[in-house]
Amino acid sequence: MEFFQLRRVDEAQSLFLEACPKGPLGVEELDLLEAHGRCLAEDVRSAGDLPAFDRSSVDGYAVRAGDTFGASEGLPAYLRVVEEIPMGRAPARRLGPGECARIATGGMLPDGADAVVMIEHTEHLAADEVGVLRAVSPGENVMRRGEDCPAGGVLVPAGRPLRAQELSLLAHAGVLRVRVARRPRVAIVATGDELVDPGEEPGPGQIRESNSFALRALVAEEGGQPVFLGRAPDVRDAVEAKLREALKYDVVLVSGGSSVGARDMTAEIIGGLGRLGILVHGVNLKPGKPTILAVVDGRPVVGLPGHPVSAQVVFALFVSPLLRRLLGLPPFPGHRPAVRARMAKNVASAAGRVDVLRVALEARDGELWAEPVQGKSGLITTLTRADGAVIIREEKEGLLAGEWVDVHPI
Ligand SMILES: Nc1nc2c(c(=O)[nH]1)N[C@H]1C(S)=C(S)[C@@H](COP(=O)(O)OP(=O)(O)OC[C@H]3O[C@@H](n4cnc5c(N)ncnc54)[C@H](O)[C@@H]3O)O[C@H]1N2
Ligand code: MOO
Repeated sequence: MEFFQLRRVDEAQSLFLEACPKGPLGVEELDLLEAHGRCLAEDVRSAGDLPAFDRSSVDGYAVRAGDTFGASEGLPAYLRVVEEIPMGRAPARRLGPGECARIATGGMLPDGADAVVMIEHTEHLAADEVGVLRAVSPGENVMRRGEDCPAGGVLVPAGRPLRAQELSLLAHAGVLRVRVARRPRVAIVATGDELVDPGEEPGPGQIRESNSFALRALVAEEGGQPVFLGRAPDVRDAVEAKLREALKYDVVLVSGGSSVGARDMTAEIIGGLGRLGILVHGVNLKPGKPTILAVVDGRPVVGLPGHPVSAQVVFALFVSPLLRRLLGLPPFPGHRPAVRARMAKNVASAAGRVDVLRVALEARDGELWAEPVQGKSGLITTLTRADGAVIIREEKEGLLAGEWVDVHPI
């Protein structure tokens, strides 16, 4: 007997995301280093050309490239050295025909020069004369004015997370304050009569509450701000009170009580909290079948199954895309890095259902192999022993040993 109307994973994802807020929830302005890892709320453009002047990319002689054409070891081009350009200063004069200037890496090219000959490709003849042993073409060994980014060009586009490289580019362009998407505040509630705080000694039939630890870490990894509101026993009023408090935040995650047992009242309570309510209860997914996806008065609410593995899989498939979108990122980036590996064993799966298989990676004979880590979704070591997850799509009835798969790091 089926208790839920099970939705396809992709159908559930789009039903849910369509009903959720579409973009960043607000903007804040931060100092550049505080904004590390955050997503830009708007394009940042360059006030000036970067670099602001033609710069040498080597130590050597700034030349007019045409003066070196045909130069070789046997027939050097002889040029007059008219100055040594000091670092951090402008050249004193323009280069005329047959002239060159000694220049260091990063130095400013004089007007008239369009290339630099590396010092190794010259011979010193006198204080004011050099022989060029190899021709250079126009632009060779030069970082042209505006080549990194022209004035008015986009340095970093909206929605791009600020990594080390973006921070250095923005600092280089003199941009020291940036407007970034506000981090969504994510309330986490754990339900269950059997739960005790991890610092307590569980009595018979009790277990330590641990899902809130995984969820807090996962929210933070995705750029959200986790707020744990504590545990609620399986008592209607207690769960409802916690959820009402949770609805003051941007997103609500509630773990446990999503299934069909007598005490699994989460869905009923969420359904009664406000407008729209439950969009999905039950997904054709293993683990994670009894997932609840809801929007209550504009606030996304996700009911995650209590089993730890299921909760973390449901987070990856439904909560991560939501948080990404609330930060201005694409919910399903095409380029999330996956590792290619070969299945070490056959694995069966039911057609019509998405299976998320935990795997451990092992290098063997120069190839990467994915060893399934199987076990019930209440067994947390099936996650701690795994390096990644393989998604077996609805149309597949399993994977064959030796088959190449994408392993998503976890
Ligand atoms: N008759 C059926 N029983 C179950 C079905 C079903 O379709 N028919 N689905 C199973 C599946 S699949 C899952 S997954 C679980 C989901 O259960 P709930 O979401 O209702 O969660 P609970 O019953 O509250 O807990 C399940 C399990 O997880 C432990 N748990 C709960 N919260 C935490 C926490 N914060 N930290 C650590 N562990 C937690 C809890 O003690 C239970 O062992 O239902 C199946 N049953
Ligand atoms: O769908 Mo449940 O999440 O397998 O244990």
